[in-house]
Amino acid sequence: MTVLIEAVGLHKRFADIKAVDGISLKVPKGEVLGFLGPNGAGKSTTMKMITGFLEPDAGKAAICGIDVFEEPKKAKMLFGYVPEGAPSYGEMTPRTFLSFIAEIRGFRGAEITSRVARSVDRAGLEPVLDQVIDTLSKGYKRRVGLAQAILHDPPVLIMDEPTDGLDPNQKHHVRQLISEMAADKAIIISTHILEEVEAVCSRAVVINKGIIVADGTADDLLQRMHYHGAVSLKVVADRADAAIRALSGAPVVERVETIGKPNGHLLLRAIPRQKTMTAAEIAAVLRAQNIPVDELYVERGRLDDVFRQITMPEEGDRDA
Ligand SMILES: Nc1ncnc2c1ncn2[C@@H]1O[C@H](COP(=O)(O)OP(=O)(O)OP(=O)(O)O)[C@@H](O)[C@H]1O
Repeated sequence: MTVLIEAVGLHKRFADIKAVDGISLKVPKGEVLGFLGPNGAGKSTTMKMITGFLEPDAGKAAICGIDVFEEPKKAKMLFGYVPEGAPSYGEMTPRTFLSFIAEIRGFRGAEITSRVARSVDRAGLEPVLDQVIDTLSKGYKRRVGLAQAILHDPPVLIMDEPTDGLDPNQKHHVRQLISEMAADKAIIISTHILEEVEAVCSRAVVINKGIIVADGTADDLLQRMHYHGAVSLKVVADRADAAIRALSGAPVVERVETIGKPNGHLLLRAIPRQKTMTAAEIAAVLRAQNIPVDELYVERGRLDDVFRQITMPEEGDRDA
């Protein structure tokens, strides 16, 4: 495993606010890490420290083994950073801005033209290439930020909400681009969009109040839901008591919850004693009692609920 991004014990305080309170992580080549957390959790502050744009109170960060504070110039050649919001130099056009960035990154002559052309193509910027950046839509401004980050084809990409402000087609396009680039890079994206985590991230790290509160694949996180693997079913109301009795007596079922009463029916959820309970087992229990079932499905859980459960445990139903 080649670790391309490493943060060790990052801390940052702004007056009384502990924005980041001891974050360590390693991201190997080939991984797209989704950085999640509620507003103010410390995501942007962490990313700014990993990229050397903000000095930590304690801790260090390295890109491809190069310390971002000890050797900032060398480290900056090795990553692309999409910061929050719009790019600076808003009075330039994407063409002049990207040429300028290419020059800063040390490219010359025809190399500048070809680098700019390639990143313009990948970020889908052709329609606005000669329009002043300040006058672009939010989505196109994000794309300019993305184009400058990938211009030098760095092994590491750090993107702060890269799809913020994009329409659904643009979001899809950027996610596809991230997935295409993923194999030979280490990528961190911060996002509030949980479907994005499932779509592009091989790992998700959730932070809250400056510390890491969960770290795993999207599936790992889903398994933290207390009803992950539960079986939900719909029975006619006049057989509901019989269904609840039959299910409560089944050895695979820990308990049965009533989750709704849509017209003439009862929606039940059977919570498994062990994660291995199957829909077939539940169907068999009811069939043995001749109780007809209208719908029956295994709950996977929603990442939104997991997120709330992890970051607002007092509100959710935490058991993980
Ligand atoms: N320059 C600053 N001066 C003072 N406080 C700051 C500064 N930058 C960040 N903070 C505070 O640090 C905390 C973490 O902010 P940060 O921007 O890292 O959160 P975030 O997780 O990126 O939030 P969001 O999802 O809203 O972008 C917040 O309470 C924020 O108000």
